[in-house]
Amino acid sequence: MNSAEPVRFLKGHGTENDFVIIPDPDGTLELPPSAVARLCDRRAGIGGDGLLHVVRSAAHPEARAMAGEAEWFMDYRNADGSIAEMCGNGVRVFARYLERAGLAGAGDLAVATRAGVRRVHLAKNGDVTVHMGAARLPAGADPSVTVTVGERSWPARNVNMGNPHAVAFVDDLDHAGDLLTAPAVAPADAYPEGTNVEFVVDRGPRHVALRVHERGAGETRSCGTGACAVMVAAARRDGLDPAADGAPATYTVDVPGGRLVITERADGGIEMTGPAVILAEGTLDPDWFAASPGD
Ligand SMILES: N[C@@H](CCC[C@H](N)C(=O)O)C(=O)O
Repeated sequence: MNSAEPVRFLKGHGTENDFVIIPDPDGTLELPPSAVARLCDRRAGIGGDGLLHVVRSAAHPEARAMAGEAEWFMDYRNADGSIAEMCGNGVRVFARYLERAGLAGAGDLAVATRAGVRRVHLAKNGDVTVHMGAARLPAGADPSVTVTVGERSWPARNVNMGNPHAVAFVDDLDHAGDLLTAPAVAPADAYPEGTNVEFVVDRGPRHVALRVHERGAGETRSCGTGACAVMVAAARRDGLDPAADGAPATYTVDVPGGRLVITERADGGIEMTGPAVILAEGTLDPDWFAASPGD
């Protein structure tokens, strides 16, 4: 890591999917994977499921083309330092940070992500709604992949929310085991970049609960893109397809860290609503920050 100036950080979460936030408007910080992993380390670092690198779109090569639509780019990194295309809880927390820092007015704003520009609404009650775009079902509507944990296997649906997901409906969330290692997903070529895996049970009509194993982070207390993928998989399983039906569908998705409400609109667009909290801010010790090995 390189920095002559003290490096600021914040800590935030959305339904307990927690993030280290590093404001870097001009994109001058070097954040190699080893530095991200060190910052996200829960014992030796700040701790988080991922890192939100806050950069002006105009200052980041991956976001420059979106600068006219969205001033700020969410350069999202997983806890292991890998790059992800999108983070649904992260983008809500990112918007909360912009509002708190006075970098965006209250109400509506746009955030550039690797999956495209996402529009966000900050409500007065603390909830944040993000327009997630439409889901892609690469293999059509039928379960097309298999998820295995130990002796148990389930048919699962491949749902892409900008990032990849395998959604398996199970009888009991405990059947996912301790999730200390990634569940096996077959065929492997369904996910050339790896995948997030969601295990889902029903809680009631249009109400489900999930556990998730995140690519690059392990089991987390919530995953926003995962909850959207689950909503779409549940709707299709229930015979609902808003774009074909011409009527929206709303599901409540319980995650270990809280609750998300997700609507698939008649135009196929998905809206996710949930809390987004900033809980701390500070300055990194310059020696600690400088000592991070480069990649
Ligand atoms: N927790 C996020 C998803 C973060 C990225 C994911 N681990 C991946 O690698 O795709 C969310 O809230 O969507």
